[in-house]
Amino acid sequence: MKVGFIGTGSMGTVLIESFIRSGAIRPSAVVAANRSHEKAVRLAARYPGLTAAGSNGEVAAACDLVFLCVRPLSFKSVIDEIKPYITADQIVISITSPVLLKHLESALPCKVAKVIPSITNEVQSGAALCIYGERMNGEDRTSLERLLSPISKPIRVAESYTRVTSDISSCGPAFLAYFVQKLIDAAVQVAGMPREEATRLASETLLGTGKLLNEGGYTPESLRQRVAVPGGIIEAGLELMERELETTFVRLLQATHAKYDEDVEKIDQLFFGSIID
Ligand SMILES: NC(=O)C1=CN([C@@H]2O[C@H](COP(=O)(O)OP(=O)(O)OC[C@H]3O[C@@H](n4cnc5c(N)ncnc54)[C@H](OP(=O)(O)O)[C@@H]3O)[C@@H](O)[C@H]2O)C=CC1
Ligand SMILES: O=C(O)[C@@H]1CCC=N1
Repeated sequence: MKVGFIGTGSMGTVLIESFIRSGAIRPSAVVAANRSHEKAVRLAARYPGLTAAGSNGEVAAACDLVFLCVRPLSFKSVIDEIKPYITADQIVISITSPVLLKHLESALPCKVAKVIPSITNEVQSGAALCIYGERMNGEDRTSLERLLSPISKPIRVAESYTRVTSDISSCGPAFLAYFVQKLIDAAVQVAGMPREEATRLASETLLGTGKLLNEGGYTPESLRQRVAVPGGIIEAGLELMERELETTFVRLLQATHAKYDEDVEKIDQLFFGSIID
């Protein structure tokens, strides 16, 4: 089986490298193209056997499975370019949320899916959100999830939950990193702690907290209750966060949903020439 990647920027590269390093795909099974060809050539130099294709059409013609790893507004032109090479039994996968199954199914004659990865897949952890078009049969779904398993936990989600699940899974690493960064900044500012030491300590804490929530049998609520004794130091901190951040996370998700709606509208116009429901 040949696996194609169109777009070898940040996320395309994470996927290719993670698949290869985990042993899920051999370099010789990978065909990749990128608008600026040098990026694909650099990958081919790093992974002997990998093919740096000269065009997107070459990827489409050569592969059973094609991951589209370009930015949302580039999808229409990439799809127009590959369509002449695509046949009914191929699988084309969008890794971005605002390109909907209806866009892909209306524009391509093949099986289509969305797989929203996460930077956490770089260390073979985190989720890969799987959203399937109707042409994907049970076997297609199972074999795609088998491919994704070495680098992620494939999780099936309904398309209507794409945004919120991507917020947690794909935007989440950036949001949590922001929180950690602010904690480190405060440690430096308030106590004069060396930044590197604070960073190492905060990273260990994040890892340990993740383990407690994943393997330690805790929920976020039970973990808080377990460590925050009434009238203690942790409780004083939590009370402040509760006051200051009460509406922050709702507004955070409202902001991502608003940007998503804007993108979907632009993509509707690109695919259908007008906005439809
Ligand atoms: N960043 C993340 O954590 C996540 C991103 N995604 C999705 O991944 C997609 C890509 O994001 P990201 O990798 O961060 O973006 P990047 O800008 O890093 O990568 C996009 C790549 O696509 C290439 N490209 C653009 N147009 C074409 C074209 N017509 N043909 C071939 N290649 C093209 C660009 O080439 P050039 O070098 O010429 O600019 C660039 O290398 C987005 O749709 C995003 O929503 C999904 C989950 C997580
Ligand atoms: O398409 C998405 O929802 C993802 C999440 C972060 C960037 N792209």
